[in-house]
Amino acid sequence: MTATFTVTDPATLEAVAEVADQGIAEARQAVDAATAAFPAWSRTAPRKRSEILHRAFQLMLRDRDELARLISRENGKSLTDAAGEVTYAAEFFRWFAEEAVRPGGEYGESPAGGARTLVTHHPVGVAALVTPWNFPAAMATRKIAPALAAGCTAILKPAAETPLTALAVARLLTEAGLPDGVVTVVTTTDSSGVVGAWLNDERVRKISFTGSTAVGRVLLRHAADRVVNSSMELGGNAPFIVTEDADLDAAVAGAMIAKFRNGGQACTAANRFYVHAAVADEFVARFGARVEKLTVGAAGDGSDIGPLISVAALNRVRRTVDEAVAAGARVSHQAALPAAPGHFYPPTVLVDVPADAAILRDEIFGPVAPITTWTDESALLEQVNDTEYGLAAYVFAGDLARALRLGESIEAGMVGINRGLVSDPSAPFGGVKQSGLGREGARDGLREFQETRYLSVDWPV
Ligand SMILES: NC(=O)C1=CN([C@@H]2O[C@H](COP(=O)(O)OP(=O)(O)OC[C@H]3O[C@@H](n4cnc5c(N)ncnc54)[C@H](OP(=O)(O)O)[C@@H]3O)[C@@H](O)[C@H]2O)C=CC1
Ligand SMILES: O=C(O)CCCC(=O)O
Repeated sequence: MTATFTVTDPATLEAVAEVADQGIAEARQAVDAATAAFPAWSRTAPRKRSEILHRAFQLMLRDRDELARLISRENGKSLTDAAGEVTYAAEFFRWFAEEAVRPGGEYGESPAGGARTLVTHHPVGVAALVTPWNFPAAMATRKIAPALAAGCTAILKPAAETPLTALAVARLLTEAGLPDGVVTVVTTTDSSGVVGAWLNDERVRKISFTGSTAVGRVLLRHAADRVVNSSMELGGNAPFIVTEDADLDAAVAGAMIAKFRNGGQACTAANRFYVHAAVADEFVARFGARVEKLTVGAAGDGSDIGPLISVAALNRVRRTVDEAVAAGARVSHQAALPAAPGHFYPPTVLVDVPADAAILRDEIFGPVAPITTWTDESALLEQVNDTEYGLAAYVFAGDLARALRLGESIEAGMVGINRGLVSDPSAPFGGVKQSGLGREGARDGLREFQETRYLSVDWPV
């Protein structure tokens, strides 16, 4: 009998489905299928690849409500967040449908004369994609779409918490006309066994991973053995800065999105708030009032905020807040908790957070907003940049020139200026420092799945 594992709704703790628990044999079969499909897919005309991606975009939107319910069931996020994620996820299919027909290339003349250079971009080959549970649709399409646009075939391992959405996306791709073997999803509880088998397999030429920095380091070490082309979207510790001349209504609205999108379970989530001392009380009062009104519960109840993904995540967030409070922080505002069995943590605002508190260093991955104050801009920037992470940051300032200067001084791959959302399929999503390598989305996302080659052509003068 085939082994299975249970997918559980983190809001109700009910079993949602049993899914095949695949192992190393199935991981190899997926590579067999991707390898067999590669020659034909990589030679398929860009226009045809583009049309399949475009159909996948339309099919995702057709099934938006059903997919949103599925995401909410296995991940717990609110239906509003889930529906937003489906639209966001579908947009990667549309964006890369449009990029597929623009593979680019250059024709140059050698400065010394005597040679012409023809630069072209080729699919890197079979691509292993490893995705997390927090955006089970968007993280899958953000990798699958550029891989297919580039002409790669793909093998995808979703997180064990949320395999159902990835399977649904794969079914839509089949309906859109994707040939057999071009994308195979492997569901497993043995992530290190399956991904390890892929990294050991000489037919696999690419690894694209989204998840924690700790696992990213492990995969990079493993990828080094065969020098596998690697893209890594890893953890973050996003600062959210408010200056004394900021529009506070806009700052509060931005903070609600940057902190509570997906219940705070996003690598881009605002992790630490730096509010100018002159406006801190007002900001905390307005922000706190909004936070207290957030409804927490199962998606089916129409709640704003769902549960954390697991009991381990709940315990980690509880511990992080308890340690901050023990170090001197104070809970200024908190939403109510539902009387329900799920892994719920109440949206919480912490003030008087000491500058050296661990909560300002570690990724919270939950609905907790620690707020500190500042007065001196250079000391602020020192604190903000004193982290191994460099993914996202947010700046709210009235003076745009100052906002831009601050934005460029922050060591982060993405900075939201007077807005609490940086994610956009047309922008190069990714981090600096230990937040990752490479970019997803934009033209850059396509390049991650291509290898640049050139022909140097003798050109007698
Ligand atoms: N930057 C980001 O986008 C994300 C960051 N995180 C951060 O990481 C923390 C932990 O979350 P978590 O889900 O455990 O993130 P992980 O990094 O552990 O998981 C991400 C993906 O990697 C897989 N994975 C885990 N371990 C290995 C391994 N040794 N070899 C190969 N694949 C592996 C997981 O599969 P499986 O779960 O089935 O083992 C999942 O598919 C969060 O609290 C958050 O701080 C988490 C998710 C996304
Ligand atoms: O947290 C993540 O892993 C992905 C970030 C979501 C986004 O693209 O906005």
